[in-house]
Amino acid sequence: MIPEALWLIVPAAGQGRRMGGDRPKQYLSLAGRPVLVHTLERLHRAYPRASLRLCLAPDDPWFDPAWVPFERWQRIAGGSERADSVLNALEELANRAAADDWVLVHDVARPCVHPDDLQRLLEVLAEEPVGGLLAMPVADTMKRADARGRVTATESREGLWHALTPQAFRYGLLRDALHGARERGVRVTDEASAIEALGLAPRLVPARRDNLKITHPEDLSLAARIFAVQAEEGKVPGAETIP
Ligand SMILES: Nc1ccn([C@@H]2O[C@H](COP(=O)(O)OP(=O)(O)OP(=O)(O)O)[C@@H](O)[C@H]2O)c(=O)n1
Ligand SMILES: C[C@](O)(CO)[C@H](O)COP(=O)(O)O
Repeated sequence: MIPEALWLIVPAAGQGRRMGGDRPKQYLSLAGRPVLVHTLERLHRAYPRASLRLCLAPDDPWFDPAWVPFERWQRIAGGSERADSVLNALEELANRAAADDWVLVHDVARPCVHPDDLQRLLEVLAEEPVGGLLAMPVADTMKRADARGRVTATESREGLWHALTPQAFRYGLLRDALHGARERGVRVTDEASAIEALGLAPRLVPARRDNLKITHPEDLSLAARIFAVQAEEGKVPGAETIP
């Protein structure tokens, strides 16, 4: 069930340094359209009445507002780190969101997120006071390395999960958590880490393995393959039906 008040935050103010393209990766072409367009469309299909806050670099010359399918949305100035971009969006909501409203944060760089996962995340969280995130158990042997790339240890993978997005928390809790992390100078790479720093335990919601974060050059063609497989499975429109 989709809650009445659902705020979506999409951090899209990154530079895509590891991708190394001629523009930030959210504007690179994937199956004929910018990555950002795919991501926003998947979110809109799952949560059509949500209100979107889209974090963009203040000097972003590539963005086109016509790409946003949401009726209610606002552009937010991104910050220097992902957490700063998200916190800027939370600040903008200060006089609009209630402390108990759900806020769902999803990287623009994850356009392959499946509709089933978007649905299940909210179903599971309906029973959860703290909130949680899509995640998948680590499936490989984990090595620790030194600065020269030599193995120093094999780590247990017992209980290790990959953190994905969306991550969803109540507005008041998430805002306090990210503020707290900033005040203490703690660098957090996702929302859950900030919540954990308060001594709380976010719920891990097992996700499909195809929620790739486009990060490196080869990820674009991988994402195109994932789209094709998902379209064959159904529930996701095929490239030929995309306008
Ligand atoms: N100051 C920042 C940095 C990142 N992001 C967003 O956070 C998400 C995850 O970040 P990442 O994959 O690291 O993207 P980039 O920062 O663009 O990539 P890189 O680290 O390679 O530069 C992306 O959707 C990115 O646009 C953001 O909104 N504001
Ligand atoms: C939030 C995130 O997608 C969880 O895996 C990820 O941490 C964001 O990427 P970054 O490279 O840490 O900015």
